[in-house]
Formats: sequence, structure tokens, C-alpha cells
Amino acid sequence: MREDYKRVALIGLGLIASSMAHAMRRAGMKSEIVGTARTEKTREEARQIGFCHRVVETAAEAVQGADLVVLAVPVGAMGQVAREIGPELAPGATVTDVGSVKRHVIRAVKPHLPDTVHFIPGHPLAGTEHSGPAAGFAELFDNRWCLLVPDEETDAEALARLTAYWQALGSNVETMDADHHDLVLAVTSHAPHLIAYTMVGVADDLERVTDSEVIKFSAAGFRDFTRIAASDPTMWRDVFLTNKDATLEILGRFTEELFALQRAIRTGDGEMLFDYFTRTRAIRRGIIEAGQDTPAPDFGRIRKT
Ligand SMILES: NC(=O)c1ccc[n+]([C@@H]2O[C@H](COP(=O)([O-])OP(=O)(O)OC[C@H]3O[C@@H](n4cnc5c(N)ncnc54)[C@H](O)[C@@H]3O)[C@@H](O)[C@H]2O)c1
Ligand SMILES: O=C(O)C(=O)C[C@]1(C(=O)O)C=C[C@@H](O)C=C1
Repeated sequence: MREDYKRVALIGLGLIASSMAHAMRRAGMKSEIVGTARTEKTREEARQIGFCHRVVETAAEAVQGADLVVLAVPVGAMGQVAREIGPELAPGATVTDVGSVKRHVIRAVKPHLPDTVHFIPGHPLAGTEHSGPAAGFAELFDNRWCLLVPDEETDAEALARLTAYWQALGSNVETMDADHHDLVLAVTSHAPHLIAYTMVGVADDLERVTDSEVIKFSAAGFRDFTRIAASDPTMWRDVFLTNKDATLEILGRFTEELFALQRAIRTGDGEMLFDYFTRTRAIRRGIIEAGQDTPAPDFGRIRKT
């Protein structure tokens, strides 16, 4: 039987936190949801939508009496938030985060937390290009991975409870080491975002195709790039600054492959191109067969809880 947390504090009330609150309500959790965000504008927007039971002014106030605390702010702000909440945390509470980078978050957060709490970093592999409290929806985590990053000292019971929580939100949960997480995500998420940002930047630099032509002739492929390249600038600046080594490692490999493909085009090596694209097509088909390609959310259809 699932043991719901009594009080869940959401620090940061953007896409991920608001989706968690909607998903908690959908799951019928009994927890009280207390939220806070940095600006009054965001707090007021969250109050109007109503996914929290209470929205309070500060992070220090939000965590009081909470047995689960979720840090859902940009990766670069995690340390500062941890410093603020550290002295207010209830003994026995679990503190987790949803940041896209793990090694940096652990380094930034852990020193500020008392020994009496369980710190279990996490990362739901689900998102959209939208941000803010109005962007959230209950289905975001359905059939998506949520990676938890325990260490050798992590309390097994606290880990089992957090795992059950994410499963109730719709996720499949796996554990992973922080460095491995950061390398895997550099390949599957961080470098692809940088490539999308670059591709849209290149199109924008070509004055000829900007204005109406980018819109008019943007086929599905480029349109997908523009969706990714519309992702939150603060979030992604922080991801690249804090997952520097892994991203640079993957970009190095990417450049080598790009040169190999460039050479095949120049030399007319059709066999190389065909074989390469056959290999990558099989990867896409594998993702679909595994049910991991959730279609883009239809915001008109999704009813907010
Ligand atoms: N968007 C995604 O696709 C996605 C997916 C998985 C994980 N994440 C991670 O989740 C976290 C939150 O992302 P999101 O998409 O919900 O972002 P968001 O921009 O929608 O929301 C961020 C929230 O943090 C608050 N905030 C910003 N700076 C702050 C600061 N210095 N101090 C305190 N609060 C601050 C904002 O007011 C806002 O409430 C990030 O760490 C991100 O890396 C994002
Ligand atoms: O679908 C998207 O818009 C996303 O980019 C989501 C996405 C990803 O790269 O898959 C982005 C960042 C995360 O940390 C996790 C998920």
C-alpha cells in the first residue's frame, strides 16, 4: 500500500512542479501541497490556477513540517534554495530535486542540508518547451522515466517511498549514478538541445530564409527544431554551465561524426550515408516499440485538475 507524504513542499512553481501537483491530485494523494516561487507574479498565478493547497512567500516557510521537499528551480539556483531551507527542514524529511543535471546539484545542495534529512536527487525525463505554472498538466510523467540518484548511504525505506511516489505520478523509476546520468543526458537531451538552438540560429542568420520563409517552408524536421529551441533560456543556460564536461565530450564526438557525414556527402559515398541512416532509423523504431514516444500534449484537450 502506498504511504502518501503528509505535506509536500514544492519550491519553484513552473512546468515540472505544477505538473507534479496536478499528477498528485489525479492520483488521489492525501498530501497537503504547499508551494512557493521567487516572484509574487508566479505565486499569484499559481494561486489562481489552484494546484497547491497553500502558496506561501518563502522557501523557508514552505518546507516547515513537510515530509517531502521538491526543489524545482533552475539548476543554477538549487544551492541558494538549499541554503535557505536547510535550517527549517523537519527531521526525517526527504529532500529531492528535479534538476536536469545531477553532479552539480548534489555538490551545490548537500552541504546545506542537515544530517537528519534524506537527500535523494531525482530527474523526471519529461518536459515540454513551455515553462511557468500554467504550463503544467497531470499526464506529463505518464510512462516516462524518472531517474533517482541514491548513494551508498541512502535510506532504503526513504528511497522506496520516493519511488512509489513517482510511480503514482505515472513514471517508471530507475536508479542511476550521478556521473553516468550526466553523460547519458548529455547525449539524449543536452547536446540535442544545443544542436536545435544552433540550427534555428543558423536559419535566423540566413536573412534570405527568415521572415515569412522560415515559417512558410518549415517542414516537420525544422519545426521540431524550433519547438526544442523555444525551451526556457534560464533553464538551458544553467544546464550547459553545470554539465560542461559531459556536454563538451559529446559535442566533440558529434563534430567527428558530422565531419564523417560531410566527407561522405563530398565524396559521394552513398553507401556510408545509407548505412548510417538505416542504423539511426532502427533506434527511432526501438523508442516507439518501447512506448517511449508520447505525442506532444494537446493543451486544449488536457483538463487541469
Ligand atoms: N522543462 C523541462 O523540460 C524539464 C524537464 C525535466 C526537468 N527539468 C528541470 O526542472 C527544473 C524546473 O524546470 P521547469 O521547466 O519547471 O522551469 P520553469 O521555468 O517552468 O519554473 C522554474 C521555477 O523556478 C523559479 N525560480 C527561478 N529562479 C529561481 C531562483 N533563483 N530562486 C528561486 N526560484 C527560482 C521560477 O519562479 C519558477 O517558479 C529545472 O531544474 C530543470 O532543469 C525541466
Ligand atoms: O520534450 C521536451 O521538450 C524536452 O526537451 C524534455 C526534456 C528532454 O530533453 O527530453 C528536457 C529536459 C529534461 O531535463 C528532460 C526532458
